[in-house]
Amino acid sequence: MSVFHIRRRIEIDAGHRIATHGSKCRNLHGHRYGIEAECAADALHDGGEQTDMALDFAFLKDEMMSRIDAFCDHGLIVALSDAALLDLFAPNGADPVVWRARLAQTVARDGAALTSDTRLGSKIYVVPFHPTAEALARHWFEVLAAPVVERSGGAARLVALRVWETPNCMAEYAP
Ligand SMILES: Nc1nc2c(c(=O)[nH]1)N=C([C@H](O)[C@H](O)COP(=O)(O)OP(=O)(O)OP(=O)(O)O)CN2
Repeated sequence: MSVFHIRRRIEIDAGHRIATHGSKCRNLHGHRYGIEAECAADALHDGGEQTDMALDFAFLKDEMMSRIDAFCDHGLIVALSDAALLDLFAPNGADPVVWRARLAQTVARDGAALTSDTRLGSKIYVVPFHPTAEALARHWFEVLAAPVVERSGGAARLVALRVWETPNCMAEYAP
């Protein structure tokens, strides 16, 4: 059990739907997501610019902004399997099946696909899962885990990622 724990929260606005949901979450809707990363360290830096820190909060914010906010804020988070929704965004003149197949290749390679090359120029972030709070927490954990180790020079590790869909609903991924 590590003795030092730090937490950093960001908020983003994004749309989604849960196509498999039995009720209202099947509808396209938006959230102001709260996203909290918790990092732990056994010891603090004993020199350099992070002296007596586990990981500079500013470094953690940089990573969350460049790897989560930049990809998802003011975008639509769409499941790759949600073909009906994706097809609404296929660029004019493109074959939706071919367009989706290209997105699937990017998702398979990178874990997700960001594009604004869509019918309305809208930003979409395509993921290989239904964008529930739990699955997003796991995804963003996987996105942030290595950068946390790198930016802390190995001193800290990501131990939990929490996602608030509403002020009252939170999911945590803490493997
Ligand atoms: N375990 C999960 N359950 C639900 C999820 C989820 O991601 N994980 N998502 C939804 C919906 O997307 C919805 O946004 C939240 O549902 P709900 O609690 O019904 O929304 P409210 O508007 O009633 O929330 P309040 O905080 O009470 O305003 C559903 N379930």
